[in-house]
Amino acid sequence: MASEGFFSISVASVLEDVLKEHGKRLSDMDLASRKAEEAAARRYEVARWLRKTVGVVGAKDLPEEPSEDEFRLGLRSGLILCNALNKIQPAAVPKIVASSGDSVVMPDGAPLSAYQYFENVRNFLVAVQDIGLPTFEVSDLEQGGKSSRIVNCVLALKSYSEWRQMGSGGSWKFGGNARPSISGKAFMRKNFDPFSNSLARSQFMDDRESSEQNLNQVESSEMPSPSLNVLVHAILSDKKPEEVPALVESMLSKFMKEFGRRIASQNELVKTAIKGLQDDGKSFSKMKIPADPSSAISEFKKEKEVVKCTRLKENFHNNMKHEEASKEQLLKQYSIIDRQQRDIQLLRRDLQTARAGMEFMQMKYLEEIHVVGKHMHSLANAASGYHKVLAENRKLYNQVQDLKGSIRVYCRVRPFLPGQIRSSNVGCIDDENITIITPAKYGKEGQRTFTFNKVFGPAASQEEVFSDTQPLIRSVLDGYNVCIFAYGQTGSGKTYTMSGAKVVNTQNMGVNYRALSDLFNLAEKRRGTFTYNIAVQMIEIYNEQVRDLLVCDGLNRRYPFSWPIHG
Ligand SMILES: Nc1ncnc2c1ncn2[C@@H]1O[C@H](COP(=O)(O)OP(=O)(O)OP(=O)(O)O)[C@@H](O)[C@H]1O
Repeated sequence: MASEGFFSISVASVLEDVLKEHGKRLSDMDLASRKAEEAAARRYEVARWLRKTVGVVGAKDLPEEPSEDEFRLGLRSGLILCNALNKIQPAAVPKIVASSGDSVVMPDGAPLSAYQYFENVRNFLVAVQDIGLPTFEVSDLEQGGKSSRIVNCVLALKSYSEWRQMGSGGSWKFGGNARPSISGKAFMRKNFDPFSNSLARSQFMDDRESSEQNLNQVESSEMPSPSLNVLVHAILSDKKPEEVPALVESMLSKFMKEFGRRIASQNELVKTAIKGLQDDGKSFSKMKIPADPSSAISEFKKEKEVVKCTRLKENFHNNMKHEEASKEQLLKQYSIIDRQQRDIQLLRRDLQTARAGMEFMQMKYLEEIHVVGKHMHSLANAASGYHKVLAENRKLYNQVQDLKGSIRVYCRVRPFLPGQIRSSNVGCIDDENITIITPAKYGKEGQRTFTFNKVFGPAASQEEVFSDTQPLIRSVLDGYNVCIFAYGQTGSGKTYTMSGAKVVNTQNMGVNYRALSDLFNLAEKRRGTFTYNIAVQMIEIYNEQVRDLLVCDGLNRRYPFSWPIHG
C-alpha cells in the first residue's frame, strides 16, 4: 500500500536533511576532493602494508605512496598478492608462477605471460574467495579498472591477517585502522558473509548513486549514515570550538521542527486514507485519529480486518444468490432437455415409419423393375424374331418378284382423245393378251394376238397401272436395281403414264410420282432400322439420243451426263 511508505520516517533521514540544509556551503567540488583524498589514503595504506608484508618481490617493490596507475601495474602480475596471501595463510596459493619478465614492470597494454596472468591472479582470487574475503575482477588490474575494489580486497586481507595474528578468537574487527580517520566509517565483520555489505559501504564514496541504498542499510543497523558523517564533519570541520554549541543548538531546533512537520503530515495522510475508505461505503466505525501513529496503525489494521470480514460475508451472500440462480437455470435447462428428448423420440418414430415406407416402396420398385426387365427381355427376343421374320419375308418377296420375271412388259391402250375418229383396230383385250385387227389385205381382214405380262385397256386408271409395278419399286429399298420405262410411238401416252396429265393431281399422277412417294413413305417407316440415300434421275431416249429431263436451265443436255449425287 502506498500509505505504508508514509510511516517509515527515519530519524537519520530527517537529520540528514537538516544537516544538508546547513551544509549548503559544502559544494560538490569539496566532496570530490575529499573522495580522492580518502581513496589515496586507503591506497597508501594498502601499499605500505604490502611492502611490509612481502618486501621486494621479483624487484617489483610498490612505492610507499603509489599513484593509481603505479598501484595497478605493481599488482598486475599477481606475484605480490599471492606472496602476501601465502605469508598470512601458508600454501593458500599452492603454486606461484614467476617468469624472467617479472624483473620489469610491464606497462599497460603490454601482454603478460598468459599463463602467469591467469594463474597467479586467478589463484589469488580463488583463495581469497575461499576464505570469504571480498574479491575483485581481473579487469580491475587493467587500465580503467576499479582499483578501489582491489584496495578493499587487500584491506580485508590485512584485517584478516591481524585477526589471525591475534589467535583467530572472538569477533573479527575489520577497518579500525584500515580506514583513514577522515571517513569515520566502521567496518565491522561479525561473520564472513557480511563482507559484501562492508564492501558496499566502503564503496559509498566511489559511487554516489548507491548512497540511498547504503543509507537504508545503515539505518537498519542503527549506525549513522556515512553521508551524515561526511556532512557533520564538513559542517563542523572549519568551525571554532566556541561556535559548535550554538551551531548544534540551531541544528537540533531545526531537526525538531522538521520531525514534527513530518509527523503531522503523516497523520494527515492517515486521516485521508481512512476517510477514503469510509467514503467507499466500507463499514468503518467512527475512528479517532490518535496522536500516536502506532496506535493509529493498530486501529487501522483492526478496521481492515472488519472490512475484510464484511467483504467475506458479502461474498458469501453473493455466492449463495448466484448458486440459487444457477439452480433455477439448471432446472429450466433440465425441463428443456426433457422436452427436446420427447421431441427426439417422436422424430425417431416418424423416421422409422418413413424408413419402413421407403423400404416398402423400394421393394415394390425393384419388383416392378424386375417385371419390366422381363418384358423388355421378351420384347427384345420378339424384336430379334421380328427382324428375322422381316428379313425372311423380304427374301421371299423378292423371290416372288424374281419368279414373276426380272423383265416385265406391260401394254397400255390409250383412250381416244377428244376430236379423234373412234375407229379402233384393237380387237380383244384380256389380262395378258391383246388382239390387233390388221387392215384388210387381199380383201381379207387379218388379226394378230400379242401376249404381255399385263394388258391395260383404255379404261385402266393410273393407280391400276402403278399397283402392278409397285412391288418392283419396293425391291429398290432391299437393294435391287429396278428400271421402268415407257415405249411407244408419238402421242401413244408414254408421258401420261409415267408423269401424268399436263396439270398433275392425285388422280392422274403417273408412275414416277407414285413410285417416289412410295419410296419416301417406306424410308420413313424404316427410319429406326435403316437410313436411305435417295437420288432421282429422269432421262428420255428419242431418236437414239439420251436426254436429261430434269434439267431446268433450258439446255438440252445429252448423254453422257455428269450430275452431283445428293442425299
Ligand atoms: N390413258 C390416257 N387417258 C387419257 N388421255 C391420255 C391417255 N394416254 C394419253 N393421253 C393423252 O394423249 C395425248 C398424247 O399423250 P402423250 O403426250 O403422253 O403421248 P406421248 O407418247 O408422250 O407423245 P410423244 O412421244 O410425242 O411425246 C395427251 O394429250 C394425253 O393427255
